[in-house]
Amino acid sequence: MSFKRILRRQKRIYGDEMPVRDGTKKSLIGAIDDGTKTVRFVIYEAERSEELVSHQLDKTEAQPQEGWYEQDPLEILHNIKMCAENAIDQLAEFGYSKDDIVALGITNQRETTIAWDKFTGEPLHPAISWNDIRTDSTVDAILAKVPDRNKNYLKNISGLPISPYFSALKMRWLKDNIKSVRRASRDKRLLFGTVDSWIVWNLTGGVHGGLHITDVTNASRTLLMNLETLNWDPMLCRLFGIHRESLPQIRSSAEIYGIVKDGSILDGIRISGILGNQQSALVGQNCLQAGQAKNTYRTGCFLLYNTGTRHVQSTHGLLTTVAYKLGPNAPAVYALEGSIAVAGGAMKFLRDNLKLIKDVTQDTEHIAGQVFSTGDVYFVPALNGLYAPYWRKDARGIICGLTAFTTKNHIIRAALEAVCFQTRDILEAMNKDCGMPLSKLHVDGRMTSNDLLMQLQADLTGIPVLRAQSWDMSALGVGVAAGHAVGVWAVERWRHHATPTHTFLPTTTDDDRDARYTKWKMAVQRSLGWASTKKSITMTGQTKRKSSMFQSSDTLTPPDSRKTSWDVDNIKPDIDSIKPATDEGVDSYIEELIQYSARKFSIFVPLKGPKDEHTILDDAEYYMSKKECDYDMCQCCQGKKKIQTDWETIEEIIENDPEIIFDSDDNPIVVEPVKDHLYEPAPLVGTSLKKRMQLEKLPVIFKNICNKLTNTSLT
Ligand SMILES: Nc1ncnc2c1ncn2[C@@H]1O[C@H](COP(=O)(O)OP(=O)(O)O)[C@@H](O)[C@H]1O
Ligand SMILES: O=P(O)(O)OC[C@H](O)CO
Repeated sequence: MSFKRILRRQKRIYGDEMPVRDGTKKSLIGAIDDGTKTVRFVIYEAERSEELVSHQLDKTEAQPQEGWYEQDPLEILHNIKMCAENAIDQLAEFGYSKDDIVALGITNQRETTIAWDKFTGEPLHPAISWNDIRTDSTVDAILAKVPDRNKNYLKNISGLPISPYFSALKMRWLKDNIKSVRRASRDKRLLFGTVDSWIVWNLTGGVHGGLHITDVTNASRTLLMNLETLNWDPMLCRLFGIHRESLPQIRSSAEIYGIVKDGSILDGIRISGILGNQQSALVGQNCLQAGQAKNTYRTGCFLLYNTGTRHVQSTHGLLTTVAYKLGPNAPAVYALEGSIAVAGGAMKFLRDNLKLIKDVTQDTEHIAGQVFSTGDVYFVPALNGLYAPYWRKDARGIICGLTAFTTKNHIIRAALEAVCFQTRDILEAMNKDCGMPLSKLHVDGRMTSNDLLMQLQADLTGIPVLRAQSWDMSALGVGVAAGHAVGVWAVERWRHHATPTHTFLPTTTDDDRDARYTKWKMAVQRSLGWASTKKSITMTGQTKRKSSMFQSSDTLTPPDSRKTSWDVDNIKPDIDSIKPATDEGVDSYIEELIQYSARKFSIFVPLKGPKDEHTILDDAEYYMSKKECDYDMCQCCQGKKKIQTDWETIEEIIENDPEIIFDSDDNPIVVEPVKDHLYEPAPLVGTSLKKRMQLEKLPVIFKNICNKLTNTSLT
């Protein structure tokens, strides 16, 4: 008899005073699972891999511009509370109450970045989602600072390539483009965090002493954490211009961090587990031994391979990431990760944009199953560029191989196959890095309920695919971590607990699947470089910006992803023909030019003079104040410098190419290369900077534009 039927029968007998299912009450663990598109709250009986109760809500995702994805941080908190209340209400049916929940874990979409005010608790901008590519030009600005524009230049330290995907780029973008963020930074009110930090800070009291923390797995996705020290890396913070005091403290993935104190139904429960959702699925799938791997299919798709306590550097486009650290004194365990940006997201694209399906769960498998093949159609869903192993932000989606015979059935099937081919791309890279092909693939995530997808995955990779009993291994993983920290869910025992699975075996020949894979690679080639072709403003539609979920009146015109290809010296726009700021297109063009000129020449123009010492900007402070000592960079620290690597090259680059600097009115100011200032006696303040203006270095075009805008001669 099924568990649900037993429950129904018990309910008839016992009424509201339900006994627990096997007579003895177990400790309960709550898990918050904040994904890109959904929030869930799940409650487990400790040491069981089955969920007891859960509730889920969809999230709103705004797309104010092409390539921009935003979420409302307050909605995330609201939905968590709603889900928790609903799930806790259901506990009575099982003979439990809220008081039986002994610990809470949090698993979350990674990299998504939030900036908020420490004193008011207000988010300063919508959360910038992990898959948002607005930071394209920020990436280019950073790449311009590193030798050979090598996107893998920081991999030895952080495990990650320089890509719009990671939080440091989003933080930098927020500081460069959002006045309120810059002001908060200047006034030391700014807090940055990934979604876990935002949730924990709010749950533990917010402005009344909320904890500003994150765990190693989330921190390892920022591009600011050093994989060796498991702490914020001074050089990386410096390169991206992010103050350490605005970043959360990095903690292990399983320890008692604090108690919920937000007046919600969760009040009083200990928070004792935090894991990024893909790492959490690795724990949930019980892949706790080096050599074990899992693939999670949700909005994106992420294959993680446990490499034990060694952090292995990929030479084939994979990331090195922290898999978990189950306690403050436990060793950190690392993983190689193959990240796929668009998996389930492609199904939503077919539903919402192309309107080929109405309901993802019901239609996808059914419609794709009506044809026996894709009819040689290939769909590369590079909607926001391609992640591993390509890391090409200039790739864009293509559907190719269309004939007069093609129907929507073929396209939907091709979208499913795309998920499988992308997984094969990752497996190929992983095999090359590890030298040992994976002999089976453990899978989870909501998409894995699609049997056709699972069979295609086995057929297109040639290895058995083992589906987890429950699709949400992320919530389970952090449940285990949280239970482990409070001593009710032993990881050691969990390690031997085999997760039941359904197995899909390959039915194709090697030749068959290799031929198909070759065609896929051809399709990928055709998707590359698409976004580097210049588009006109009318084509981008950026002049007519759709409203964002925040009224961000202080957002500067978004930087254009193509700007690094401009040679500003050779740009000779007809300044006189530039109309006043009523025309948004022209206005944004001027702003872009100013921003670009500023970046290229490291020279910043005071539209109004700096006011006083206090007007000095965060970035100026960052480079010139005594905080330099924290980074072993200033003269007094030179002798004691510990880091003996080729970082010196980066230091030089940074010193000669500061980020944009603004005064208190958010006007860019003029500085010489920072290198000259670094060794000046302190204090170096606005007045010194002003004296050192070298306007003759300004390109003519830049001066002309500023004259036009301010009606003030700069020379
Ligand atoms: N049966 C299915 N077949 C194909 N795709 C599915 C199916 N069910 C769900 N999906 C896709 O899987 C994704 C589910 O994501 P979800 O679990 O809500 O995770 P998250 O919010 O963390 O991204 C969605 O993008 C959806 O389009
Ligand atoms: O929303 P998901 O579940 O696809 O997860 C997003 C990832 O954590 C991004 O790195």
